[in-house]
Amino acid sequence: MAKNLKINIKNAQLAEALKLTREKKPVLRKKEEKKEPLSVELSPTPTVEAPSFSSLKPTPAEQLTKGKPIQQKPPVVKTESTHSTAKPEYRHKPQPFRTNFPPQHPSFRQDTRPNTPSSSRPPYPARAGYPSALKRPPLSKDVPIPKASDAPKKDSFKPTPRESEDKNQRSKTAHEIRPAKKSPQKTFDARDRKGLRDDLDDQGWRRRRPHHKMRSHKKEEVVIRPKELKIHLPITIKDLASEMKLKASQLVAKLFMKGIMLTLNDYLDDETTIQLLGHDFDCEITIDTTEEDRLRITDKTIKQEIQASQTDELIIRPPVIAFMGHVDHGKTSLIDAIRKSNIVSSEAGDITQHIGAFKCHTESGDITILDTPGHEAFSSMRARGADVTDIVVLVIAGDEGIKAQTVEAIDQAKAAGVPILVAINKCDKPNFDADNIYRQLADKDLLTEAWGGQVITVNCSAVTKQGIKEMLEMLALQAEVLELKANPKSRARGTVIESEMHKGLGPVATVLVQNGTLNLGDAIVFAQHYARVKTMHNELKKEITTAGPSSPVKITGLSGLPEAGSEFIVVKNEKEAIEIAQKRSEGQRHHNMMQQPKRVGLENFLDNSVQKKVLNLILRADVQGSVEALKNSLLKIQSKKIELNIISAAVGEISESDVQLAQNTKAMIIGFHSQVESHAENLIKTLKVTVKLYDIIYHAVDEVRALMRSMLDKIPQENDVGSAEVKAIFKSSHLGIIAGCMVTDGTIKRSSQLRLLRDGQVIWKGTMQSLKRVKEDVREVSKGYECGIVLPNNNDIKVGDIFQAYEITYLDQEL
Ligand SMILES: Nc1nc2c(ncn2[C@@H]2O[C@H](COP(=O)(O)OP(=O)(O)OP(=O)(O)O)[C@@H](O)[C@H]2O)c(=O)[nH]1
Repeated sequence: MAKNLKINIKNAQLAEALKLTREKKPVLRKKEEKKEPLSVELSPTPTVEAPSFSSLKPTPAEQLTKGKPIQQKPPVVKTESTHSTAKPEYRHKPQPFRTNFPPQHPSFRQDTRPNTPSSSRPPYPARAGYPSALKRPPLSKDVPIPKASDAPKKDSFKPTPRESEDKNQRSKTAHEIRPAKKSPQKTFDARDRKGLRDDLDDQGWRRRRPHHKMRSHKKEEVVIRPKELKIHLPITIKDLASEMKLKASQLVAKLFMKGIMLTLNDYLDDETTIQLLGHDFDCEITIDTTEEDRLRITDKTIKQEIQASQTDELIIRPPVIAFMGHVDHGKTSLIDAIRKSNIVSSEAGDITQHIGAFKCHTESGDITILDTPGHEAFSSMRARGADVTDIVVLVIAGDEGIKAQTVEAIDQAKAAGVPILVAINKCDKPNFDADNIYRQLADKDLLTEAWGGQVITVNCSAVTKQGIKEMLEMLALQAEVLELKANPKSRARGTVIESEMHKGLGPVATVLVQNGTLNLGDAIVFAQHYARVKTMHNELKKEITTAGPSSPVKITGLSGLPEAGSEFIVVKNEKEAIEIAQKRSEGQRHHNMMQQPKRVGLENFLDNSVQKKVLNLILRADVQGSVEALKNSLLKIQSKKIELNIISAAVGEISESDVQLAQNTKAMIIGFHSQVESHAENLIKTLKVTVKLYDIIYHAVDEVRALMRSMLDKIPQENDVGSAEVKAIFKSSHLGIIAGCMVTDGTIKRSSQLRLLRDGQVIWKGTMQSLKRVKEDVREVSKGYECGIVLPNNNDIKVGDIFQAYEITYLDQEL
């Protein structure tokens, strides 16, 4: 009895102690109490033990889930009898009280957060296997408060670590807790072991993540944009934006608004566009052209340079004369007659294939002659010929009159502002009619002297040499009138007439010196090539060391093949020549990149959607001008169905690498005045590459055109050959349905294609299985005869149906 009393007193003391700790709580969480005074956790009763005991009996919430009615019974605190059954319910072994629970324990930190409303938190953290404290029925007034005597025995009541922790918390205010985190007291835990702890961890707080709002407080950089700018052209949008201290996207957007669609890496080369763009962003952009000026070497034309020379330095130079006119009107023959040499016989197809330039010493004085080809394919070369010439000799065959290329030559001469002298050739011929030529010339606004105009005409014959002397005199007279002068003391300048790849010498160019004197060893800049004149030869293949104005010379020592028509100029030394040539080719590369189509527009897309066939070609010719002429002629072949793709066009013989390239690209090689290298012949046979060699340009063009046509799909055409009407239907166990027909038109052949028509509609098409006359198989049945037609797998034949026999022929498509 005394023992029981002792236990009761001890329990009462324990209950009192618990009550005391509970009583502190209202002080700690005063505000929260106001919100929810009847919160379970605020219960002053020592229901702290309830989770452990209530787990023995289902809570009302659990009853609900089990479909049982909720009994509003207070949790019955059971003692020894329930204790034994309650024990297995613990997932975690009850731990003894730990008063010095480390402050950095996660649960500690969580529960001591001052901002967390305690009313929203369960007083005991929910654990698996434990019914949540919040699920317990709210306490009501009639719920009897368990007495101290109802409390479990001391040995049966062992709070979990969480419970003891909670008690610790509740025994302190928030203010009391915080300093505890800063407590230097440390425990060694897993974070220490893994080296994850830093100073902030020691304080018990996690490092804060940088907040976006924090960033906005960052001080913005002030960008000072230039008001004036000097740039080089071309410039990419990206670079221009960086110079202007702008985002490239801003420039792209601005250009887009102007209707120019470009991307960051696209080049801008238009001065006005760039300046307008600068204006939009309040920036004055000027284009720095110093580098371009340096690369251009000089702004002056050859004529301006001559005019700028001292008068005493100038000398009279020979006129440069171009012979132009229609094919076979006798240009080469006339030139031949002048220099008394026979060029004609060595020319393939008896037409001049490429430009020739030479100096002639005549009784009337020296003249430089450009023998420009007369064929239509060389119009571009002719145009260049007209550009460098002082006088054009327009050769018209007196028996034929003005032809298409004569008109073209007139136009080019007029465009170049070059005076024309008309040589009416073939005056030895019986049907020579000079008056007809005068009339035709008058129609072209060239009024001859004979008709009271200014245009000088000479009736001549290359065969009889009649009128040649007179023609030379007239040319000398004309040159005198023109006062053709040059400064032999200045640096040499002129034009490339022709260039070719020589096997031993490498690139060779025929150049016409127009001003100054070209010396052996001079450093020259062509468009993107340079040279140090290694050798120099005149028209008689004589090696020379200097070439004065109006001298055509062949030079070697070139870095590459300059294009015919490009200008050359002598510079200080080879180093400068190399540098300028390299910079120019860089610029050209940029230019080419800019020329490339940027995007596929809708138009292009629609065009490309129709798949075109492609004929790949590799062109090789003896000289640059011929390559160009051949290329231009081929590219003139127009077709919407097939595309001509010239993979490579160069000077030289057809090499092994050309054959290899042709094989890789499925191309055909065309050689014009070119040969196949001996060791490439075997490869051609092995790789079965098609190589065609031509000496006459229009033969090459015609064959390529024919090849293009042959590549196009043939168009099938149905030609009717006969028809027959079905008069009766027979059934055969062996053949099926036999159509008994009468041939009403033409002939029905066994090999013919058939159409079966019913009421004017084609209901079947194909070849017949057999054609019979009586019981015999026959090849054909003519009009007026009866026949039997058996169709394969088609028994749908009726009396009155019509058979139409036709043959298919395949036609070439037009380009
Ligand atoms: N009867 C006669 N025949 C001439 C005369 N001049 C040229 N021929 C002939 O005309 C043909 C063409 O002469 P070319 O000198 O090759 O004519 P071309 O204008 O140079 O021709 P291309 O080189 O193709 O432009 C040749 O057969 C010449 O013999 C002439 O004055 N009288």
